[in-house]
Amino acid sequence: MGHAHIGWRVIEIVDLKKNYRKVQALKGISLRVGSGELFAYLGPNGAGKTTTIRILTGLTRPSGGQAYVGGHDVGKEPIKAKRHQGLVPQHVNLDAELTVEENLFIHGRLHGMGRVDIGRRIEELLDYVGLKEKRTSLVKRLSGGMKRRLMIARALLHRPAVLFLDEPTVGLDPAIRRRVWTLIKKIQRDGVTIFLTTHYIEEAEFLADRVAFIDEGAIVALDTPRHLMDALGQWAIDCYRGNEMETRYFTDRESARRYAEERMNGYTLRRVNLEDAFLACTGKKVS
Ligand SMILES: Nc1ncnc2c1ncn2[C@@H]1O[C@H](COP(=O)(O)OP(=O)(O)OP(=O)(O)O)[C@@H](O)[C@H]1O
Repeated sequence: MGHAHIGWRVIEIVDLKKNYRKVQALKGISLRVGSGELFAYLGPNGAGKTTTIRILTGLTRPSGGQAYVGGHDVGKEPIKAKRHQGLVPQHVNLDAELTVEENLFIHGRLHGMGRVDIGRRIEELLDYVGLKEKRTSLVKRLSGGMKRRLMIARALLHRPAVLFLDEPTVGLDPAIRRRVWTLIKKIQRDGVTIFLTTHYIEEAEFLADRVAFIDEGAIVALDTPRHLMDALGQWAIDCYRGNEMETRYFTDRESARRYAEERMNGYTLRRVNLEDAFLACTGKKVS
């Protein structure tokens, strides 16, 4: 699809802080995202995910630290930083009374694109996100999944190198969610760097090259999903000790089974997942 190349550190955050009166929403966050990477920011409600995206996309100012997108300081060079980015916000903010193509057209004009270029791009993107037949439908007539896909198409219209997705599948049912995941993977394969927030474990596990666990405004772990899970083991046994559920981790299935069989109560043998890793880091579940 032809995207601007902007080097290795597509996103860089250094000691980023944000206070809302007495609430410390971000307590000094640092991270880097490389070109072409799909980076997930996983944490419970109120962890500071949206605040981070709002700073990176120029919607709010940090109280301290720096944030760069495409090598541009988002506070000092907001226009240059924004040129290379697309945003899909958490809540639907399409024009409900306008058609699918009108929504896209307006976005293109706001980004200074020419009419012919916008027309070509709308054609390309409606095909890309599977909304070709809905071109002239009013947005208010679309399903939740279609609105999500339209918001993604809109965010890609001006050919950004970086795409920010804030909880891209929140509220969608599981089958529709998978369809959006497939689209997100396709966008990454086409060379777009993706920064995504989620509180769905499977979403981060399935999509992310690397994931940061965020809790109470701080990053508590940052690595590939595989490494985060392998730090615990490959297999987990859940069993009850009195009324408390206890989980033990093992590197091989045989020792897990041996341990379980010595316990006479029921047990569940399963694969370690990212929820286990999050729980081990924070002492709490993501959702
Ligand atoms: N405009 C605001 N004014 C005051 N406090 C805010 C504001 N925006 C966010 N906060 C607070 O900052 C903290 C982080 O919020 P943020 O929305 O970034 O979390 P989140 O991880 O995105 O959660 P969610 O999934 O619920 O959006 C929360 O305690 C929230 O209540």
